Amino acid sequence: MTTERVDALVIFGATGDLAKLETFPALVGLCERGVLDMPVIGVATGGWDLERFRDYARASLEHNGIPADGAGAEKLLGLLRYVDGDLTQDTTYQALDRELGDRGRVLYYLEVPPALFGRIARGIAAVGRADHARIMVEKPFGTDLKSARELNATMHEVFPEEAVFRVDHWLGLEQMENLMFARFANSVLEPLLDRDHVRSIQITMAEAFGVDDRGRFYDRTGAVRDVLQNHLLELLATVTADPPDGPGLAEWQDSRARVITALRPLDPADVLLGQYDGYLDVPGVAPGSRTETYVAARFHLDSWRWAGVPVLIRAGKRLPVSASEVWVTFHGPPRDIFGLGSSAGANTLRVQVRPESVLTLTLVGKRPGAGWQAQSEPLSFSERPEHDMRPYDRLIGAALDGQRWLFAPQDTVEAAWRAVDPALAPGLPVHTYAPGSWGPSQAADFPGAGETWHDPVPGT
Ligand SMILES: NC(=O)C1=CN([C@@H]2O[C@H](COP(=O)(O)OP(=O)(O)OC[C@H]3O[C@@H](n4cnc5c(N)ncnc54)[C@H](OP(=O)(O)O)[C@@H]3O)[C@@H](O)[C@H]2O)C=CC1
Ligand SMILES: O=C1O[C@H](COP(=O)(O)O)[C@@H](O)[C@H](O)[C@H]1O
Repeated sequence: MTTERVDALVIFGATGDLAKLETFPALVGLCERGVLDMPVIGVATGGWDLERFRDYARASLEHNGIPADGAGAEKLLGLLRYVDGDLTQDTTYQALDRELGDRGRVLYYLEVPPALFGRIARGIAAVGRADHARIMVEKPFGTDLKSARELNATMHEVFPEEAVFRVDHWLGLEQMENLMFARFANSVLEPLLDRDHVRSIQITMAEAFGVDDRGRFYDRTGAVRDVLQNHLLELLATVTADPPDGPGLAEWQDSRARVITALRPLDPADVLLGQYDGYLDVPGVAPGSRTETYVAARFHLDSWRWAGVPVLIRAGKRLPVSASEVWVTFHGPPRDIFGLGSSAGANTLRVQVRPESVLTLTLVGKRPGAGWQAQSEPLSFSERPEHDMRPYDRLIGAALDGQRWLFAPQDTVEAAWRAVDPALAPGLPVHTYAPGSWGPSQAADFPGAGETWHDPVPGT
């Protein structure tokens, strides 16, 4: 697969929720930066024509606070094309083939229910439009290890691995780039990130909102599949992966894959599941559903660099705040020569990735005056982006250019499922928790001896 630019972008499911919330605004960003200058063909089944599709795109931009008469928006609206048809029917691919005309290097973006992925791949191949193409696939990629392997096999019947771009939009976040950048642009952080210096790693993804209008989707998904298997393991990889070898970032995808492959499959005893009180009343949720809206898990990394370092990850809806962060706690000094005991406080590295991009290293100094008393002070780098790029702007732009390092390869996706599959075992208890709390009461003891949860505070 070359990094040659494509000459058409086809969006399957272009009239859906993801297109409205994320795709059209991202495409405007790409137009404004002069990256998008090829036809953008939407495909859906609603009986629409091009004008109705343009109106939908216009409404999406306005919904996202982007004026539809700006230069980027006008350019995008001019590039739009539309093919109406059911993706289970051959005639839809024939109509797409006609619309593509002599354009031969296509990026296909699948924003449709995953059950359609295989049918779409075969439909594209049947009209001879798979060669020299790339295909972007939305998460969730499979629902467990077995289904992910089957899906990979289906995709590979038509597209080679290097043509498949599996999306995890957190990999497109400015905050994730900042974290990777800070690790490798400073010389003082990287040597500290290993088992000799780090006592434990915690990751918290807290969301104050609930499942709201996504009940049908979420009830079949749950927190493990929705965010633990993808966003949170990629965040863990961004903190723990070895620096990329070779020039540039091409090897960064492989570095992340190695660390995710090193994750030991979860022991069900190291998993705590919860469901917020009131979840069962959300429209679309099955009566008596046991789907988890909270998960806490203790991972172990079987790698030389990280052997023996406990990794705690938790995620939940209807928690007290919306904030996500990594908390790295370092070992104390080998000798307590000032007699500080536990009052010294540990050195920590805290990386907030939601809502702000903040890195904070905590140092311990001496409290002024007689005797030896410790005082902890934060050293912070807080990124306040003036020209923040939307994650999908970054991701679609990378796929248009054939840059793969922002995407998840097959081995990473399968390794992530292998690690979390035991948390999906039927019969694990699901404990109720009060909305606005930090999860089920059992969560307090979950970290184990000498460890407590570090609750994120948004924007600090
Ligand atoms: N919504 C979000 O924020 C996120 C979504 N995703 C993933 O993106 C994908 C799409 O999600 P979302 O946009 O929410 O889903 P929606 O249900 O809102 O949209 C689905 C789209 O697929 C089209 N479609 C469905 N079946 C067919 C068919 N047989 N033939 C032609 N078109 C069809 C629909 O067209 P029509 O309406 O005309 O039938 C619609 O455009 C899913 O895999 C989801 O998991 C991932 C991250 C976030
Ligand atoms: O993919 C998803 O991610 C969001 C969190 O992403 P963010 O960019 O809003 O931080 C999560 O709320 C959602 O449940 C999940 O499907």
